[in-house]
Amino acid sequence: MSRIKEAILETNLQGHKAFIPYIMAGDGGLETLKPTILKLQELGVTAIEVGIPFTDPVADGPTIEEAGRRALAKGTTLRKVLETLATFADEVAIPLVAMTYLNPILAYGIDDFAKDAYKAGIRGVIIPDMPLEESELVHPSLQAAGIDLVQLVSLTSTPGRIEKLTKASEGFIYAVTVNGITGARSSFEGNLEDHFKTIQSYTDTPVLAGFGISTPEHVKQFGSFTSGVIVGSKIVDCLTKGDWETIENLVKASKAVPLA
Ligand SMILES: O=P(O)(O)OC[C@@H](O)[C@@H](O)c1c[nH]c2ccccc12
Repeated sequence: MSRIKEAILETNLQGHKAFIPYIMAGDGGLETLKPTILKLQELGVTAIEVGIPFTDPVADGPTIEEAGRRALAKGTTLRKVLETLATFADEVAIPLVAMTYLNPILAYGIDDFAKDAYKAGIRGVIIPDMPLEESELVHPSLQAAGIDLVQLVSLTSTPGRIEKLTKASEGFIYAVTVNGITGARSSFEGNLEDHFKTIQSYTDTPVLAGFGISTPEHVKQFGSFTSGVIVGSKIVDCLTKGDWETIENLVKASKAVPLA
């Protein structure tokens, strides 16, 4: 079974919701990557989404975009991120998910990327600017290396499209909670519970909610009808401030959601 799916199901079996924090690799310098990942692991997160900074991050809101700019200014590249991760991969028991746009992967070479990413502890990738129709470009190499290709399902996808994306997604389904870009929000619109339940009805791969989730209440709200949550901008913001207490409270909220 997929290592990521397994980690999420294990978390759920323990009576908790999955919690996946997003971090921007190289923000604060690549030397912060190891202590940050090890500390998050210690807090009991299910997996970690590791962002690769990119010059044209079309899906990213201001917090992630700024973090990416800081990381690029420090000379962070995909190659350096994978090399750094590989130096402490034996200390990381939880799976890592790389969030990268397509260009850095193509520039690296797809096969080499897949092999080096696996050695770095990466067990899944999210490529937000790659449509499902193009995924054969990277899927065979990823599959050969043992890396999941996670699909994003947006609120505006048509029912037929939702079914297709859901069935294609590996590891988990990244179900987006809002129309638009990443970033902390105070509230959400519409009947999301039905939307998420429809997505889950097509598959036994866990559905996780992401985008805008930034408080313990949000974690509980979305956790009540999904297998877990992804929190990005809020985590990036807390890491910049060194505010680990808020991060800990977000993780704790995922362990306080009664299983549906
Ligand atoms: O920042 P938010 O609103 O908490 O959302 C998570 C998000 O940042 C992270 O998963 C992510 C960062 N960049 C992305 C690009 C596309 C999809 C997802 C992402």
